[in-house]
Amino acid sequence: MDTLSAQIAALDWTALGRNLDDLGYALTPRLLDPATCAALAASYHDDSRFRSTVTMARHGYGKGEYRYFAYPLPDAVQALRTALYPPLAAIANVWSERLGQTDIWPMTHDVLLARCHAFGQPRPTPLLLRYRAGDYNCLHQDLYGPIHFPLQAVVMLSPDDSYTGGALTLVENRPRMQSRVEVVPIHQGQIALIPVRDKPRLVATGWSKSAMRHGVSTVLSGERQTLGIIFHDAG
Ligand SMILES: O=C(O)CCC(=O)C(=O)O
Ligand SMILES: [Fe+2]
Repeated sequence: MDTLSAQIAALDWTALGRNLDDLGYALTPRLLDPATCAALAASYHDDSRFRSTVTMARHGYGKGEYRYFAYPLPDAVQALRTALYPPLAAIANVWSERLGQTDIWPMTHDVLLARCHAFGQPRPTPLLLRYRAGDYNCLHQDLYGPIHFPLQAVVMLSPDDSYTGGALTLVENRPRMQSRVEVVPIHQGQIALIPVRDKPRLVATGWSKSAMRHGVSTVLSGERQTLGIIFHDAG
């Protein structure tokens, strides 16, 4: 896991931040090898790893299933959450300033978690999602409580040839303008970095606030599995 953390620290975070600004998302190179992806995907069946399972249709969230990990998180998930956080916190603090928000995000993830846990958000939010033919995930925001760190990560676990359809899609609701859509061309082992709710957008008069939502279009064939990493915990 040390190499994964080192690889994350060594990414071109200036370029990733620029992609987040311009496109609303950023995509890393393939950081997880196929064996690591397959092991994470297979852990879906290990009940002892999870605190709860959500059948999306039951809540009107879409169709398909996801499972929230219990603490302690699997090593790879813990390593990703810890290593991705500091560079994302630097971007989040720039976003806070642009949006005139008072949040100052701590530079390490353990401090953010301590803050969540002290304010009634103790439950782990990283999750595994599984979609089969016909499944989809409606546009949503992963807030989980008053403390919501503004960026999150989605890791593609499935090989490209294991499913069709199932595009990770972002919609940006621009104030007094038409909404913009982006489809994230994510492949196995890549990490998509996406906004949780608010994204600053530069307009003629300065920074304005767009509301972002993400979802997944219908999987047409095969099986698609992702790992979602949300940095705040849940109430
Ligand atoms: O499966 C995906 O690509 C998106 C999953 C998702 O909504 C999330 O990780 O928050
Ligand atoms: Fe989500």
